[in-house]
Amino acid sequence: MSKQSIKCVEDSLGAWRNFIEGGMGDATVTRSEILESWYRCKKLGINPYDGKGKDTLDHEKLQQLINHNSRLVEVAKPFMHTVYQSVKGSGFMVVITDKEGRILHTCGDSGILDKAAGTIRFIKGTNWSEQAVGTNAIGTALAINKAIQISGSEHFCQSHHCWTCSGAPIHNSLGEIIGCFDISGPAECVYSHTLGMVVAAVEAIENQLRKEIIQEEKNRAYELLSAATESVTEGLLAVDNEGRIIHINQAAQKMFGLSEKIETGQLLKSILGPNEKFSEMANQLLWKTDVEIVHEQGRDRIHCTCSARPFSKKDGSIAGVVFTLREINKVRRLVNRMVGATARFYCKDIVGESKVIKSALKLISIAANSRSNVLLTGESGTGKELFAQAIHNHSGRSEGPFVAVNCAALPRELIQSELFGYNEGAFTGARRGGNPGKFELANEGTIFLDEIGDMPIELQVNLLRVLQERKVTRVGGDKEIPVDVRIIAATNKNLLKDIDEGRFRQDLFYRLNVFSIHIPPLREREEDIELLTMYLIRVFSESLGKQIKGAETEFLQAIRNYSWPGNVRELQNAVEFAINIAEEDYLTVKELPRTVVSYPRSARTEGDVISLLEIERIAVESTLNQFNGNITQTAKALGIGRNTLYDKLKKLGVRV
Ligand SMILES: Nc1ncnc2c1ncn2[C@@H]1O[C@H](COP(=O)(O)OP(=O)(O)OP(=O)(O)O)[C@@H](O)[C@H]1O
Repeated sequence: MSKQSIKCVEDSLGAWRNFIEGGMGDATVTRSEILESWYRCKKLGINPYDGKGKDTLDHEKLQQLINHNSRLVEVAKPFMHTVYQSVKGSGFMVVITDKEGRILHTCGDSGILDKAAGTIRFIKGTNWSEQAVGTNAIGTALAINKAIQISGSEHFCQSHHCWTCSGAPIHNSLGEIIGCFDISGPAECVYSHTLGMVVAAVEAIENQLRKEIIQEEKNRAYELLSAATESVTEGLLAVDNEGRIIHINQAAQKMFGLSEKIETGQLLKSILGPNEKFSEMANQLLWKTDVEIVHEQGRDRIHCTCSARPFSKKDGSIAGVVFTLREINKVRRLVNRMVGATARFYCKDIVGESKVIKSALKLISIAANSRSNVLLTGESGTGKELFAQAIHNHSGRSEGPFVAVNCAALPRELIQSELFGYNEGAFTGARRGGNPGKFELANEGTIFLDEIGDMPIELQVNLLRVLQERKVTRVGGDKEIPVDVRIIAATNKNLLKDIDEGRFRQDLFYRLNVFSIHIPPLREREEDIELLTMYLIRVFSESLGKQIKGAETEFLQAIRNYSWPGNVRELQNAVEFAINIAEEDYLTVKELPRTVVSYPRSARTEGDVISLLEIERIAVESTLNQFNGNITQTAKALGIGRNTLYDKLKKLGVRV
């Protein structure tokens, strides 16, 4: 130590002594921060001859305090160790405290740690505030909210005079004190750069804390954003100015038929395809409101309105665009559903791997894209309405209504007014204000005329006129109302024969038969039977709240062997029946309706002894017996309508 340094130490000690013994501070020798602190200590009644830490927490309380300050401790620890590495071996120790000055963590050479513990109880859990132990770098830095170095006799308590310490308060992002960082060592090793190290370490800790908080805020904001974007039914999609996805909610994913989770950063066009209109729009980065877009996704077609709102960077340049997508189909479907005019089936709902079904499916797509009338032919229950719905849903009219009319079910005298509507006063009982007919209701959509072969011949001419002129005149009215309707008709009859026999107009037939699709009966596509059965087991098991996993071999064998006069509807009813009464996980032959098991196809084919008509008679009779003559239940079990059943009873000569 130089002579000058020794002189300073002596002066400083003299000043301390004068203050402690005489109560007078000397501002020419003692720094103002120190003097002010001494005055505070005196006022607090601190004993200058003590200085031993007395207020120490027990292990449990200390642990609680560390937990409470865990973020500070975890962030500070690596910095404490880095600082310690540069003072290692020189008798220094590094300490952090909480905002009150209570020591949370220490690191240092074991010799100095022991000395600190043994002489003044400078250990974890001890309170090192000014109030507890007088002027010191920790307590005073916290008291004046400023970094400070305190050496030798600047300490208020004599037992600290052999120490030099440098402390700086640590702040949170709001500027509030949350702790103190301190380096303490022997009094003879006073270096001004030690305080510099402390200040740098505190700055690094504060930066790290800020970063963590910013990251947490970002995470929280992202979670909030996700929750908000997932809580809306609209599709939301944000892309950056390179067309890369920043965010996409589930509704948008669903609209685009994307089943896998989309990672952010992917190029939108790599997901939707480069020629996709929507990708093009995304690249324009312009404000848009309610632009109608049509997106083709495999067999599905999404029709929606899209609004685009660009967002900017700080410098005002466009950072990206947020899109809001509303499915038009959904909105219009909702309205149509309210009036009972929706088609729920798509191509994907048509089960079947047989050649005939596959080629019928191809025809559906062609028919969907054409404006021509369609005639669907096939036995009852083969799926004509299902096909009609799929054609509608895959056509450009999918957002419009799908109105189904069963011509066989309408009373003859009402057909005219049901189809074409009526004006007020058209007949007794006519509604005030009149009523639109099915053609008007199907405007901009599709009308499905089921069982067209049952349309009375005298009314066929009216229908023909509508098909030719695309206008209807309500019963009791004289105004022609234009209608834009696509017609899909269906029949299970041989219309050519009906034409020959004068029951169906030839000109109407040719108008309807522009595009004809024949749906073969189930017995002609045996490979579909098992597939349909397994599909129906899944569907009914779920809708009836059962846990049926499949069917036993014998069950499937019986199903394959039966001729299914009622086609898919009959199969559907048989499976529903079986699932209803099933008690085990797998359907057994016991659960099949009696008709299916009693009249296998072999009975029909053996030497052609039993005719199809006979089989039909047996099936009808035995089902009638099974349901005690109840027509509704029998028709349901056979998979045919009540009217068809009445026709059959008449034809087969069966009495109820
Ligand atoms: N390939 C198939 N895949 C799935 N379900 C089918 C299939 N074919 C028919 N169905 C179902 O069978 C039932 C009968 O079909 P649909 O009502 O379309 O027959 P239809 O030929 O119009 O009958 P009808 O001539 O008696 O009016 C419906 O519930 C339908 O969903």
